Amino acid sequence: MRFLDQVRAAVRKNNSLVCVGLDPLPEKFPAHIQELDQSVFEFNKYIIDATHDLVCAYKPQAAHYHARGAEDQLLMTIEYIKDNYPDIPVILDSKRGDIGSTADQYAKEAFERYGADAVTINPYMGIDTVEPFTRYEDKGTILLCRTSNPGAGAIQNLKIGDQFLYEVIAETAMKDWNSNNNIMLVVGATNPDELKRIREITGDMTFLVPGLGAQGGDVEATVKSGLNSAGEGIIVNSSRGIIYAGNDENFAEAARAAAIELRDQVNQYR
Ligand SMILES: O=c1ccn([C@@H]2O[C@H](COP(=O)(O)O)[C@@H](O)[C@H]2O)c(=O)[nH]1
Repeated sequence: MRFLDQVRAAVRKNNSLVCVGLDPLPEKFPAHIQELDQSVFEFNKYIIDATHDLVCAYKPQAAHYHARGAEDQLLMTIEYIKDNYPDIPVILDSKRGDIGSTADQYAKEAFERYGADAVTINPYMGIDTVEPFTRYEDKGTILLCRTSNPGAGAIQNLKIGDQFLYEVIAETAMKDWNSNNNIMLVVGATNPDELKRIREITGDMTFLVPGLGAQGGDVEATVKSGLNSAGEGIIVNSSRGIIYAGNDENFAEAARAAAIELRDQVNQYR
């Protein structure tokens, strides 16, 4: 099934636009998990088991695995989701971007080595660096457009003629690069005005929207600015706000409660 169809099916099955980010920081794990051999995978397993019926996607962030040599546990995590909850797509957040021959390898890494359903990439180097990803027609390619971090505006809101850079990216992605209809955009929840503008530019395109929870984005403004004409079109990510909602032996229940709260807040404004 194509990534966008997977997302749509999961949104409808679980009545949820929430994506749980799997950003493991072992020092934040409860003590009894820290002691385990494969603590990253074990932690993720608890979080996934506790939230699988509340989400439309999972998003492991690659640096959190690479930084501690835990690539094997990233793979185990993705395989665990696929084996146990095959209806829930996995977005590998690795923000890759390089010349075509290297991008070929990054695409192979994301889609063939890890078996991700979608990957985040940096569009800064142009179409020849994006095509190695979009060539995988059933997979999703999610381009950074207007990111959630405080410094983003200094670059992404630069004027190019009469447009902002993020508007150029959104328009180019939609009009010129999306011939396989598998491109999506990352648009931060911390900037609802830009989110609204990007929605105007791109019609019903799907966005990955990080920035709620730990980064303080406003749920109401995000949902009202981001929804498409079907009342969908946003994959709302929260990582730390959900997976570190508790830090004792009840951490998985705390994550579940946080995911329910976010799902319900989002649905309130749909
Ligand atoms: O613009 C962006 C793009 C990606 N991210 C990633 O999303 C999560 C957010 O984590 P929280 O704990 O919910 O803040 C993290 O993996 C980022 O690398 C982003 O925040 N903003």
